[in-house]
Amino acid sequence: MEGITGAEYRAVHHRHFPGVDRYYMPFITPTQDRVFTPRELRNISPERNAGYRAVPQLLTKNAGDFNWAAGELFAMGYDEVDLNLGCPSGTVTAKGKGAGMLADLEGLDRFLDGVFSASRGKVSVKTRLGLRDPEEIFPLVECFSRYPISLLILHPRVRQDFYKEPVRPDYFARALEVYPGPMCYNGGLRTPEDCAAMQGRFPQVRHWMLGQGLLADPALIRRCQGGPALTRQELRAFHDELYHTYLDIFQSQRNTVFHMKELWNYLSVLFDQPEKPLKRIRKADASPAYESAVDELFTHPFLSEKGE
Ligand SMILES: Cc1cc2nc3c(=O)[nH]c(=O)nc-3n(C[C@H](O)[C@H](O)[C@H](O)COP(=O)(O)O)c2cc1C
Repeated sequence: MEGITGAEYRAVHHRHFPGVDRYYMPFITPTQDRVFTPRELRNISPERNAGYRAVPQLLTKNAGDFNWAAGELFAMGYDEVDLNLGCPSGTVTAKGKGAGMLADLEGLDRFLDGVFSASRGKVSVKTRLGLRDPEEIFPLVECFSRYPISLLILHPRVRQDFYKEPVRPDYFARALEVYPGPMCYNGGLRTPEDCAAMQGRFPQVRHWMLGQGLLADPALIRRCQGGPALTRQELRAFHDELYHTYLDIFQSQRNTVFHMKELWNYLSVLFDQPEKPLKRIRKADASPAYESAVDELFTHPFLSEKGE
């Protein structure tokens, strides 16, 4: 997820909470310059992604740019590259990229033809149901069916739903009936109960992608597998290692605190009455203020501990 689940997050998460079988990276946008930026290189370098399976994701509407970047990534040793057809952001869709590509079926078909006729490795696709109308998924699935997509990850919302409107699992069910290849479900899985309910509904689906639910509870997969709930001590250890890793890499308290704030937007739901210290975290712009606010938050009980 853009801005949050970079290489540092993935490595620290994997060390503390093993169980993710593939981390999909935040998208990178290849350009005609045919170079990765230093920031992109930090995210994709194989050394920083060692010890777990990572899948780089590309956001582009140009098949030549996709093929160049995918070729470089396969040469680095990645065995799968993902295509982003889901990003709903206005600046992305206005350029006809991300979910914007779903608006032009013929253009998408030409793009996929250009990608799959040249591809030297597995290409997966992350998509939404369409731009405005969920019925758009049916012609889209027909188009996807013509290509050897290694995994079709379907987030059952349209672009206009952004991340706000409810997910539409009924449309996932209908797409599953007609799409012949492997599919992955993504969207709104926040608790072990959510995961169990969807797995019960779609027993034939073998791939499940977690997003915001895993950010809010880094131990969600362990819990889905019947393991114990996250403890405050575990969260503290995870937090502290991530925070110190960022300080080392960025050599900037401000940048580190900025990154940690993004994560607290999700993690704060674990605590009882997080509002006051959370406000202090959001105001902090250097380590002393940030650390003191985090210490305060960790004196609050976990919501899960309250009822016990
Ligand atoms: C802040 C943010 C950044 C995201 N960045 C990406 C991204 O880079 N690539 C991608 O495929 N999806 C991205 N997503 C979408 C998520 O991967 C996921 O599809 C979406 O949040 C729905 O699933 P969830 O309910 O499990 O989070 C992002 C979502 C958010 C909220």
